[in-house]
Amino acid sequence: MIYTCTLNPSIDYVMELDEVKLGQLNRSEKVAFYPGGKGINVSRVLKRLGSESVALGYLGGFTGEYIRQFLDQEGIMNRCIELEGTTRINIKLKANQETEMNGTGPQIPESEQFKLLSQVGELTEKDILVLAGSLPTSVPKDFYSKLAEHCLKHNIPFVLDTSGIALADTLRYRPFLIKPNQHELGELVGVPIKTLEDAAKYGKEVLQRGPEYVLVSIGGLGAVLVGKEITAFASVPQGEVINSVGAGDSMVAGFLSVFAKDGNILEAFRQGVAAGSATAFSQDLCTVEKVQELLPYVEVQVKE
Ligand SMILES: Nc1ncnc2c1ncn2[C@@H]1O[C@H](COP(=O)(O)OP(=O)(O)O)[C@@H](O)[C@H]1O
Ligand SMILES: O=P(O)(O)OC[C@H]1O[C@](O)(COP(=O)(O)O)[C@@H](O)[C@@H]1O
Repeated sequence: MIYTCTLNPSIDYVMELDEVKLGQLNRSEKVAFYPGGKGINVSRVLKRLGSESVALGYLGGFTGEYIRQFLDQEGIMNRCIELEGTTRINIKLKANQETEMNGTGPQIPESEQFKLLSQVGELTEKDILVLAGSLPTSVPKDFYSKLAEHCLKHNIPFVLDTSGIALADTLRYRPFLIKPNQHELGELVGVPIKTLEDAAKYGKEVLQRGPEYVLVSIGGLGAVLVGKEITAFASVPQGEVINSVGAGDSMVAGFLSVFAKDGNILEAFRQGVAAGSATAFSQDLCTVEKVQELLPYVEVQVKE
């Protein structure tokens, strides 16, 4: 079974405006809200692509209840732990460019941290764990490392999709896959990543720090997958970007849904890119139809 873990889920409140004027009243005539948070998005896209998963993490308050109901409606298994605090609402402003404002999230008491550690303690090597998103400020900085250490000890493959110190410090527990975007990879290696070639070069460097595969996305420029014995480049389909929030998460889900079925890394890469673009070209997350429509437009080239 695939387990996704979102320590800090959100409701994503998307507002469209012609222009954002700071310090003034702005009115939007087009708003929408969706459940969000990286692991939650991965679970939602997996379901759409025909793969089951269990959502782990924390939910609380009226926003948490909304996400619970949404997951139930979509038939996604949910073992998220109930918190007293209120799950955050992240603001996504869509004007001439996309601006995101992500909140810090509710307090997670130590007792609830232990509960999650014990849930992960039940996983076996037949499972896959996806650790995705930022660490809430109330959990120790090595929280992902603790979960990852358990995975390494028990041969549980895990995917890590986070940034900053949480990413850098957890690499040594050998995640099966990490999916930095160009900025996250740049921060990790201390060099700005501008091209696919940069991504391949520095992605290879990061392999020395522990992960088995590094999947780097560079928005509309393309994506790169590197492993010990593979370097592959993918083109992305052309289209109108409607809402790129969740594109990276959809990429992880697209990748995993193929990999978990037959272990084909290159096909997983191709579907990951198609799913990312399908979400970027949609209002909410991608549908399976949209992913299938885009698959033929993703060209994967393996570099010897
Ligand atoms: N402008 C775009 N055109 C086509 N596909 C895109 C575009 N922006 C994002 N995507 C798709 O979404 C994936 C992830 O996007 P990216 O913005 O790099 O990641 P993140 O959402 O993690 O920041 C890309 O690899 C691509 O498949
Ligand atoms: O945990 P973080 O880093 O604050 O990110 C949470 C945000 O990222 C998202 O999961 C989207 O992530 P991507 O655009 O990278 O796929 C949103 O749903 C959510 O608001």
